[in-house]
Amino acid sequence: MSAPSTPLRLGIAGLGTVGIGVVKIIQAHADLLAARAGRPVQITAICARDRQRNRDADLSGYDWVDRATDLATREDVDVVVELIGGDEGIAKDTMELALDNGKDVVTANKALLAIHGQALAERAEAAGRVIRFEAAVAGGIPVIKTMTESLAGNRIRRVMGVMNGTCNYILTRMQSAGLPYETVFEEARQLGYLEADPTLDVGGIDASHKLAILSSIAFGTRVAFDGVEIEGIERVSIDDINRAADMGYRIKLLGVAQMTARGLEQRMSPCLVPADSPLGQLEGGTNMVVIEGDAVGQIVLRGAGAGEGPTASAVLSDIIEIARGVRMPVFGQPAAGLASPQPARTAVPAAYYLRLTLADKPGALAKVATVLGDGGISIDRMRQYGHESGEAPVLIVTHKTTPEAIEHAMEVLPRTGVITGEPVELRIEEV
Ligand SMILES: NC(=O)C1=CN([C@@H]2O[C@H](COP(=O)(O)OP(=O)(O)OC[C@H]3O[C@@H](n4cnc5c(N)ncnc54)[C@H](OP(=O)(O)O)[C@@H]3O)[C@@H](O)[C@H]2O)C=CC1
Ligand SMILES: N[C@@H](CCO)C(=O)O
Repeated sequence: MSAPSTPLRLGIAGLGTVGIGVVKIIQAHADLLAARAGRPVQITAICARDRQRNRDADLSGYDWVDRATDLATREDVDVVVELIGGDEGIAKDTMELALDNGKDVVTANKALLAIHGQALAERAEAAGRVIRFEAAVAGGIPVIKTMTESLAGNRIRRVMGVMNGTCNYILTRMQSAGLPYETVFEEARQLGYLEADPTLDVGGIDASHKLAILSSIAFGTRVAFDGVEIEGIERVSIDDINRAADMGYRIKLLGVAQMTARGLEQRMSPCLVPADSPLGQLEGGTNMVVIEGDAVGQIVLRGAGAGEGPTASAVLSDIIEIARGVRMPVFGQPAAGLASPQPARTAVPAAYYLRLTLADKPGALAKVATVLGDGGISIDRMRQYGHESGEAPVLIVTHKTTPEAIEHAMEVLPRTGVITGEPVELRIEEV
């Protein structure tokens, strides 16, 4: 370990939203950081794509390098802070080279860790280096440290949450303004909320990267992004948002991971949650992570999941941890000992919300009830809406049933001849 007065020297790769946020905090809080870390934290060298770009920060005191990988080989860099992004290419190359050259790494790159986390962790641990990534999941919310440190004494039963602010913004804005998905998606684009590839957000992929990382820490397993059942928010209609609200629910893009006797269930999908629950009340771009441990019970963490300040705040927590000499395995236990999880399709029973458009003729509802009854699905609540056409919108909330039974019912219902359009089914998650 370095002598207390030896500065911790950083090479920062990427000077976009997060990178510049990190520079600003280091400049604004130099004394505070030194006091807390027990040593000065200094930026030695920086890198981005375009040297000429105006970045709203004084960067004159730092060496500029044209290739991010050059940060990884410099003698005067102790920690490479990777804030470029992407699951391949320069971010991965820079991180690997940094580890091989004896540097620790701090990153916010959830995509890279979700896909190459195991290999990177093994590489880091073999080299005696650390990779810290508090900012990679839920931005400013300290969920990684909460799970690896504060809840280390618990067997984790379930971890879930809203981990993509853009989707939560779209869903809550659809509800508050009564606007359709397409209109709010366009608004989000104008506001700059969407990733360069928007399917990462609305397709549930970004949130699934985060869920896969949390699962690994929670259950002591290798990161298994491939095992996440993913459904995005593209098929959520304003109709469903309004109808669900009538029944006392909100629709959220919810990630849930739990270890079952059959294996590791990881799902990311639009779900209904009670409107008065903490998750139901989550508005706008905010994130929430709910962790359930056998000793602690339920922990709810809420805060900004993105943005310059919140994400840089999380990056700084990692930098200070390294400056203090705190070192731990990447995913909370040595990577070589992480189990390969058996991926399991969701089988945990739940109540379901069904929306059907019925032909308004005698016996139509009875046919629907028969299909559900034959499939062992019991109706808890039902509502038929007033209508003038020959089609009647009907909502059904079921008692708890299996995803398999619902899937089967969704296949059979259109064959009754009394349904128009596609029936909609959404899981109601207990929170
Ligand atoms: N923004 C957020 O709120 C959050 C972001 N993250 C993660 O943080 C990371 C950074 O995100 P963010 O700051 O938003 O991204 P930005 O797109 O704002 O910034 C990316 C930076 O990387 C630089 N860059 C791109 N390609 C290269 C290259 N080949 N060589 C060197 N530099 C390069 C860009 O340079 P130039 O500026 O010259 O174009 C830019 O400075 C990502 O992994 C992201 O997923 C995590 C949580 C929240
Ligand atoms: N696109 C992400 C950024 C933060 O990871 C979100 O909307 O939450």
